[in-house]
Order: sequence, then C-alpha cells, then structure tokens
Amino acid sequence: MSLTSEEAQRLQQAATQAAENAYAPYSNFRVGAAILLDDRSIVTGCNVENASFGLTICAERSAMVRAVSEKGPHVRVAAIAIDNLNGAPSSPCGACRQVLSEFAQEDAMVFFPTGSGNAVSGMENRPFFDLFPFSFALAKSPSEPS
Ligand SMILES: O=c1ccn([C@H]2C[C@H](O)[C@@H](CO)O2)c(=O)[nH]1
Ligand SMILES: [Zn+2]
Repeated sequence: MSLTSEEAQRLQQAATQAAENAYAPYSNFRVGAAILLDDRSIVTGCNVENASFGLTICAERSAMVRAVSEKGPHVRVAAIAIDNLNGAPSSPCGACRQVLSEFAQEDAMVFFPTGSGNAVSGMENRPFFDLFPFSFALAKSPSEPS
C-alpha cells in the first residue's frame, strides 16, 4: 500500500508526538513509533522502561501490541515511523524487527532518523524487508488467524 506524502508526514509527526509519553528515566532516550495500518488508521507507542532493565519495551513493539489489542489479530502494517526526542539516529532494534515482521505487509515501509554517530542527518525511508531479510516465521495452524 503506497502512502501519500501527506500521510507520510502525518505518520512522522505522530511518532514524534508519541515520544512525549515515553517512560525513560534510566536512559533518557525517549522514542515514539507510529504505525500506519492497512485500514489507513494510525496507532502509536512509546518506550516504557523498567528498573529491571531487560523488561523495557521499545516504542515499536509498544505500538504493535497496541494495534493488535485495539484492532485484533488481522492487523497489517503498511508503514511505521520512528522518532526520538534526543536528536539521534534510530532505526528499529532487532527484537522489534522480528515482532513487526509477523504483521508487516510485503511492501511495508519504515521511516526513521538516520545519521552518523549521534547526529541526525535526515529522515530515511526504506522497505521494511530490506532492513529485515530472511525473517523467522512459522507456518500457522489452521485454527489461528492467517
Ligand atoms: O529501536 C529502539 C531502540 C531503543 N528503544 C528504547 C529502549 C530503551 O528504553 C531506550 C534505550 O535503548 O530506547 C526503542 O524504543 N526503540
Ligand atoms: Zn526495539
């Protein structure tokens, strides 16, 4: 599903806004993600840290689980935008790529701030499966939603 430039802009703004809600007292790295679903609605998420650091959930997975919780198991991701309030490059981590791959459309796009070192040089957009080729998947059983 292709996005209009207006949709892409709205998605990026939603990601930036979602980062305002981040709970990141340990890293102070505040991340927001906005997912454009196949019904063209937008669902957002932010990172939620924990004193038991490994329990932290990233913004991207937070948005993904919210999308399923609100819309059900058939949701499909047309695009995801990520931003942070730290002016840093950030593309989805490996764990988030694996979780998103379960719901991503074949032509899903990722919008993310890039740069070198800690400096952002711009927003990039790439096909999701260029970032995550050969993703792990299992055949779904007939009783599960396809
Ligand atoms: O793609 C990423 C990478 C990191 N984080 C969060 C997790 C943690 O709270 C903070 C620093 O790693 O940023 C995300 O939300 N998304
Ligand atoms: Zn992640």
